[in-house]
Amino acid sequence: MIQLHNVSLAYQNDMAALNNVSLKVPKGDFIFLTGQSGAGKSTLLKLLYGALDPTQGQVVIDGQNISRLSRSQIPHLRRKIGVVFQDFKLLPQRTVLENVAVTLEVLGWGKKDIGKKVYHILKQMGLEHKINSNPLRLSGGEQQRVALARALVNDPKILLADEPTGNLDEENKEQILSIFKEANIRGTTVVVATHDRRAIENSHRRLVVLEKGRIVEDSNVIAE
Ligand SMILES: Nc1ncnc2c1ncn2[C@@H]1O[C@H](COP(=O)(O)OP(=O)(O)OP(=O)(O)O)[C@@H](O)[C@H]1O
Repeated sequence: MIQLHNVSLAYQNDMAALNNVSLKVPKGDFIFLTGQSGAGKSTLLKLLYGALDPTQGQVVIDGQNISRLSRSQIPHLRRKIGVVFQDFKLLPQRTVLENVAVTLEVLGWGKKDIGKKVYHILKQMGLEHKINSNPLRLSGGEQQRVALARALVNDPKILLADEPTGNLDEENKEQILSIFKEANIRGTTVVVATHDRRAIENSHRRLVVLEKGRIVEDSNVIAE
């Protein structure tokens, strides 16, 4: 379960990027977070994986107030959370295999198990033939799927994705969205930030709309 209690965040002395936001995302839910550019979507995701601390309020993941975690506890939190960034953040000097393997290496998996698991997820993504490629030689859609493979290879409890279908064509968007849905069916809680209204409208998922740092619409408000 993800919970935000009256969360505000101001960058330096600026206006609040998030203003008194409260939100509950039950385990196994799938939500789209939407709103115009600058509405606060990326900021909210960053709070959820401990990259930012709220100026006010609390962010609670699985019953744990994450602003109370020490620096050394943050990596432990992140093991539960797969993140797909807006710009993929793939390592350019490493192969596709090595990029995805990173997630399991930090968890201390053995080399043989890593090889098997990475091959399996890349096959699911239709990328097994690119396993030894340099990510920079892949198309945008393929790079996005490598980023997703890296985020999902350890079956995280939570998947956070920031504008994952941004520059993709319709076919690639469909493919990415169906990967999210499959992960969700396997039990991962999914939070996707996007301003791609078309992707959202056809998906019949919970929709949370941010405007100037406030939640102005929630298609599935959960009673207190
Ligand atoms: N590092 C930063 N320093 C100062 N202000 C920031 C920083 N990052 C974001 N902001 C400001 O916070 C507000 C919310 O930004 P955020 O990136 O969360 O919006 P967003 O909804 O994700 O936008 P986009 O769809 O363009 O990615 C904006 O006004 C933005 O200018």
